[in-house]
Amino acid sequence: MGLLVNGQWQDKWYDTDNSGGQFQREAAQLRNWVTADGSPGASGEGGFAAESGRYHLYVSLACPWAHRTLIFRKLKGLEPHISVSVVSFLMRESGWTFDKATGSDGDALFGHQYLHQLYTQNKVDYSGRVTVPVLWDKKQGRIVSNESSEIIRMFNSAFNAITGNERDFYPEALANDIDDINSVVYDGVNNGVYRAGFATTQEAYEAAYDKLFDTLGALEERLARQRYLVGKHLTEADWRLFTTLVRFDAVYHGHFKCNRQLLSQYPNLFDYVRELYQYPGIKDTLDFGHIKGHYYGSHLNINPTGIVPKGPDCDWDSPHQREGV
Ligand SMILES: N[C@@H](CCC(=O)N[C@@H](CS)C(=O)NCC(=O)O)C(=O)O
Repeated sequence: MGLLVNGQWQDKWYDTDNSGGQFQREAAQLRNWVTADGSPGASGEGGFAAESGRYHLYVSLACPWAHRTLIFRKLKGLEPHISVSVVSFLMRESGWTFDKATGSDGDALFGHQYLHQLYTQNKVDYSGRVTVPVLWDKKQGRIVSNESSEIIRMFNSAFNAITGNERDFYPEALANDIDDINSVVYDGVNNGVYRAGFATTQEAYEAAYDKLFDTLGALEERLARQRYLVGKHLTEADWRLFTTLVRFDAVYHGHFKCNRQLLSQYPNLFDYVRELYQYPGIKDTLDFGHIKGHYYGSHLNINPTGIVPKGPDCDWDSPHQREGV
């Protein structure tokens, strides 16, 4: 675990000294947008037009943020158009690597050993964390974006003329509702599990834990009344919640000490996550070996032996009852 400082790699854990032991996530810095015609998006520069074969996605199969982008690549029929490299599940002193012995399929574009080399290839004196996912533009030889929430919006609409896939997970009419619930889910759940797991004081951990389980309680009630987070329509908001919840019992409950309840003890949430898991194509985007191997094997300050628990056994394929909600 580490970061780049003026282009130099430093092996450093997150700094929680000045935040009362709270983990504070650094905002992603590379925020350009691919658009249908290359016009500028909501931030950054223009010049990134949607084209088949032009973009390459770097992901970890362990990471819930990167997982969103793989889900959208799948749902929007982008697999033939956007290539992918998977990093090793282990992220230790050199950060994300392309070590094939631990689950990477290698860096398909440059044969780099470390992901931080891609960041310095993009900007030689880059300072900041080296995170996945990364969307790379092969034509300009630079990073388009390292912000998953924006990459999935690009995938949702920018390539429609190429794929003919018009499925819309962020429809205009629901955009405000989606944004509202995304913010609740991000604070309480997506980032909430990390705030519990990476806290370095008891107070910071308990505050994150309480907020997480308050939010899960509210979501459990909401999903008793409606099939999806914003009603009848399956949207981006559901996929963003899914990638955290599907990892919950395997890693966050144990490794991040989010152990008031298991996901499988929430009838509605568990049923809902099973429905999403069973959605065509989605299980292909999941690898529990990478997920468990990453969390338990990478954060040796939390789990010094690096031992990966064998359980839990979960039957994700057991039938759900969500049609009736
Ligand atoms: N805002 C980013 C967050 C991505 C992120 O934090 N990814 C984690 C993996 S789950 C990472 O690469 N962490 C490395 C680090 O923080 O040094 C996004 O959503 O794309």
